[in-house]
Amino acid sequence: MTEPTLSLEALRQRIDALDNDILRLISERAACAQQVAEIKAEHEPGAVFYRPEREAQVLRRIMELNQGPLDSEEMARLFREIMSACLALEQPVKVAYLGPEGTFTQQAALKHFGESAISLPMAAIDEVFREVEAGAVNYGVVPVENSTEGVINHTLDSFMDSGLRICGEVVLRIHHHLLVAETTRRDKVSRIYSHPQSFAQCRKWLDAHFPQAERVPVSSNAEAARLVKTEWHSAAIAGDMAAKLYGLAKLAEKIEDRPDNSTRFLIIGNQDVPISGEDKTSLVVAMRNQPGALHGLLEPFHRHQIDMTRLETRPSRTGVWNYVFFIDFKGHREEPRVAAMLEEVQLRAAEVKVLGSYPVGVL
Ligand SMILES: C=C(O[C@@H]1C=C(C(=O)O)C=C[C@H]1O)C(=O)O
Repeated sequence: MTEPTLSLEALRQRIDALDNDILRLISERAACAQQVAEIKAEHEPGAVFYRPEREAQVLRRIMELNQGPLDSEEMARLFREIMSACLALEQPVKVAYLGPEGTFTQQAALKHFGESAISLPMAAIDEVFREVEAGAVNYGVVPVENSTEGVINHTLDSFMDSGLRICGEVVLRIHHHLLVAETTRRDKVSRIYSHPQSFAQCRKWLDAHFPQAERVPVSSNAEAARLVKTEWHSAAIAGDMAAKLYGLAKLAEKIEDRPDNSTRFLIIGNQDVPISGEDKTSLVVAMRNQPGALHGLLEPFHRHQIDMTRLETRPSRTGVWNYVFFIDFKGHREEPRVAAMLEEVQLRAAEVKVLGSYPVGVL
């Protein structure tokens, strides 16, 4: 009986000693980050302390070095928080996101910037753009596409009128839950609130399990969660953040029809992000309405062997051009092969706007 107790005691002592080391090392790291900030401030007044490409490199390196037993993503999340705290020491990053509080966009913002960032909810996507343009916040986070439901047109359209750049992307696995107030019984649920996108993502599950319940679309999942807090006959479809924020119980977990359901969010700001080593570029291209225009646009991508990851068409709202294409591809605008391709595309298009080159989402 004494043996295990002794070794348990010994292990706890070892953990305490390790914690001392971790504490010392994190403090040393934070002091280094502070010095980096001092050097930046000295060399360029008004400098941006946050460096997306450097953060991506730090996280990728940690994931490569990690040998377990924690898995690499878990380890990167811990380092994400260490970096976030180090950065906040100098200047907490202020981030506007498509609110209200408790939405997946807030979850994406905190996943990308860490919990030390200050996140501010905005009522609409164009308000997020405006807040960043006005300089009231450093960055904005907006959803751009969902793997089940497709592109979010509001976000693409906002880029057409904006001079902001894309500084990063973050992909979030979207898990929806059926949430109720603590006293609500399953057989009493006659109404379900959610955002139309979430209804669409859970349609089959709802048809199978709650065919009779009235489905009421609202402006966000978080709003749905807020409503059911006081309605004993209603349920909401929303994510973990909203469940926690409103203290709701889960009647059913992960009810999305597709297990790989995920949403991609963009980080928007005023920065041109240098090469991180694994980057993506987003463009808006306006073409004249003439035969072979689309082929002419795509051909240089093919010839320079550039991997296009997305192509969206949007109606042009200016009337001058007939098509506007949103294109994402792998590579950074400063890589010679990409620069050569862009030059050729520029010759063929009516207008090309590079929305940004940025690190491929790490977490
Ligand atoms: C320390 C720096 O500044 C910030 C803090 C970082 C960190 O804690 O590792 C990384 C990038 C920047 O967001 C830096 O540029 O190296």
